[in-house]
Amino acid sequence: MDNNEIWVYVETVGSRIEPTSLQLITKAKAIADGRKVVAVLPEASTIKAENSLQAYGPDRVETLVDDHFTNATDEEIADALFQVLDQNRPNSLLFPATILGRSIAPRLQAKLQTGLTGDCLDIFYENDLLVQVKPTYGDNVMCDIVCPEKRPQMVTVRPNTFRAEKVTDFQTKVVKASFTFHKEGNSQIIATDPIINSSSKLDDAKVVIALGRGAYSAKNIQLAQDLAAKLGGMVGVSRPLTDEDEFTHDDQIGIGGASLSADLLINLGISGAVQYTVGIKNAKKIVSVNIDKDAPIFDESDFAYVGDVTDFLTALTAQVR
Ligand SMILES: Cc1cc2nc3c(=O)[nH]c(=O)nc-3n(C[C@H](O)[C@H](O)[C@H](O)COP(=O)(O)OP(=O)(O)OC[C@H]3O[C@@H](n4cnc5c(N)ncnc54)[C@H](O)[C@@H]3O)c2cc1C
Repeated sequence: MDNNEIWVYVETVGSRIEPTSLQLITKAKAIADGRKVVAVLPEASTIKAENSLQAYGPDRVETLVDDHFTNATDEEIADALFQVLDQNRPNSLLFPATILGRSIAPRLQAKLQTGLTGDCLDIFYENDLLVQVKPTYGDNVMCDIVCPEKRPQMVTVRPNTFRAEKVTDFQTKVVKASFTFHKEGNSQIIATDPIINSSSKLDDAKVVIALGRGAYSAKNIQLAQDLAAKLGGMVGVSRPLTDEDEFTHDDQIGIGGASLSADLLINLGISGAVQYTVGIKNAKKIVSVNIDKDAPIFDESDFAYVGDVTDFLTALTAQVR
């Protein structure tokens, strides 16, 4: 059976819903144009994540309930999803491009014999086709990919590409999907150890002070760290600064680094190359400082200061207690 629904895979970590899944539900609703949005949720019987999911307004939640999901392998989750997806064959299926999403999506794609575009930065519909937008040619151009013949049209989408929004008038139906959990023989989960690295913290930081090539000096780094500490935020950098001793790839913002969701972002000495700005489009208030009044970063900013980074940082740090 083919249907016209948009399904979103919901990833959970214990009882917490991985935020990208919620962002994808909001995006799916925004592009749905009459299609139903369905959240598909494998979970152990004690979790009940469907209760928190409803606030984001999917039309339906399909729960796959089995206590094996507490320690299920990626293969086992893909197998369970395949049973449900193969019965329904929705128009589209969206996955978060998390470590788990990137592992399950291609396994499921192979079982469903359809197409999959990984790491999209935008999606929209042209009639029934899901246009899947992602960077290519060394990340220098964006390309549109479509999958005209097979269903579902599958994508993974990078975390924080879209913003999750709760709705007030939801009427979500919760149904239990029918499937059988199959143990897969090749691998077994012995323990889980959450990965903690600074780039995922940068993704979620409420305040980010971002340094670019025009701000690179020991004095500016110190001032930025002081300001970040006062504001309860973090320091991030554009790509060129990851070549310097003080920073690593974990500190990078942009297409190859963090996608920010900060309430406040201050860009210091950053020109505004597209590979950088794709990582900041979900920041809520953007202040940028550049000596060049025509710097492209100002097109992405709510507030502009045309002048020197050190002068700006010194003055602002003195004002913030
Ligand atoms: C495949 C690929 C992937 C990439 N991925 C990323 C990525 O993930 N993230 C990323 O950031 N880049 C990425 N890049 C690099 C990107 O194209 C830009 O080169 C980079 O973002 C530029 O960094 P910048 O703005 O710090 O430096 P510049 O472009 O050199 O800009 C420096 C700015 O500082 C200003 N300035 C100079 N002195 C001062 C001063 N005293 N006070 C105020 N302003 C001053 C200048 O006017 C200028 O606008 C990628 C490139 C490629 C090809």
